[in-house]
Amino acid sequence: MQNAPNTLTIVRPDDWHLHLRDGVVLDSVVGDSARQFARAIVMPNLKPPVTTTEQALAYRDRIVAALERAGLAGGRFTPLMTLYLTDNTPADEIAKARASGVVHAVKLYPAGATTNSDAGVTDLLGRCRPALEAMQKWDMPLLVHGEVTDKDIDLFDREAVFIDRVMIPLRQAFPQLKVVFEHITTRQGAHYVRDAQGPIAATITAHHLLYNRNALFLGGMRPHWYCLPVLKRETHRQALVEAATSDSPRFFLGTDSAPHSKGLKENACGCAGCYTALHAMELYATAFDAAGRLDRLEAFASLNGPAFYGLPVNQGTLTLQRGRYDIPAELALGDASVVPLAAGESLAWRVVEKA
Ligand SMILES: NC(=O)N[C@@H](CC(=O)O)C(=O)O
Ligand SMILES: [Zn+2]
Ligand SMILES: [Zn+2]
Repeated sequence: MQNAPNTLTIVRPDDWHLHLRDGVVLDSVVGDSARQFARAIVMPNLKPPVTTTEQALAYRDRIVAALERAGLAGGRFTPLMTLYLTDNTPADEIAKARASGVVHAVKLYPAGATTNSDAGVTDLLGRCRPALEAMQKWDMPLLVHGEVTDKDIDLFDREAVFIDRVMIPLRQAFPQLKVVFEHITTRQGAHYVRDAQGPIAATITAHHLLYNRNALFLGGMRPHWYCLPVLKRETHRQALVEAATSDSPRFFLGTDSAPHSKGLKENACGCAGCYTALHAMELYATAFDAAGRLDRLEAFASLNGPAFYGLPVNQGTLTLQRGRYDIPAELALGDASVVPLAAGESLAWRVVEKA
């Protein structure tokens, strides 16, 4: 890494948690990720969800076709596919997924926890043992949306409670299973991942590094800052920054960029998800710079993820330059539009030569 005060060149980064959606929306968003990242773990929460290797291969073909239409073909961007775990995922589906060379992980959505999670798991250790055993055997990571769905648990406590009720028993039962605690939002999540034994890692979004829950209510309700797990208080944001910029290899970049149309966000019951693919590296660089730890961005964005997944580090580089980046007010999203996170504001860093 060359680290001059106003320029930063890092190994080309990857996004280890991304929602690309499908159809016309996929066409609108795929270029934003491909211009910065070499690879992305593509989330399977489509309608209907991607539950089989066959569906994952077909979805991958649609992503590659969309890249071609965007003039971004030629292996510049590789989608790493995932399967959506259900109560009925058979063990041989995991073997098939591993043999495909295309599916790199399986995603746990507790039923009802987040967008398109209705088909998710109702009882992980009761119903999913055969699949979990196969994942442990085939070295297939389990990616976890770590929130309990119990209506009696305060929304802001759902991640912390998940650690005790689900994460710890899961990892005791399957100590060799690779687990990624996705989009962690709390001090408890960061400290659990930092201190736990065995193969565990976590992704952290740019918005959870940059904002606390005040952003949701600044002068009124701000639906474009609403995602799940929801933004937490400042002490949690600080713990996430400390984890992301630490020398632990267990923390890496996952944008959780999750586009929803403007109309579905600015709504009496607005959807959860922030669109950050457009300006992901600008957001992360701004967060790392604010912490005085730009020197840690390359490990977080480009080295720790491949090491955990057992994949090679990318060949190319990405250069960021200090300079004002104005975030557009809105972007086309299929037949509708999407409002990117922090629309209309500006950031302190910009990516040079995205194409
Ligand atoms: N993060 C979100 O708020 N939303 C994601 C789902 C998820 O990652 O939980 C989505 O698909 O919209
Ligand atoms: Zn999630
Ligand atoms: Zn997500």
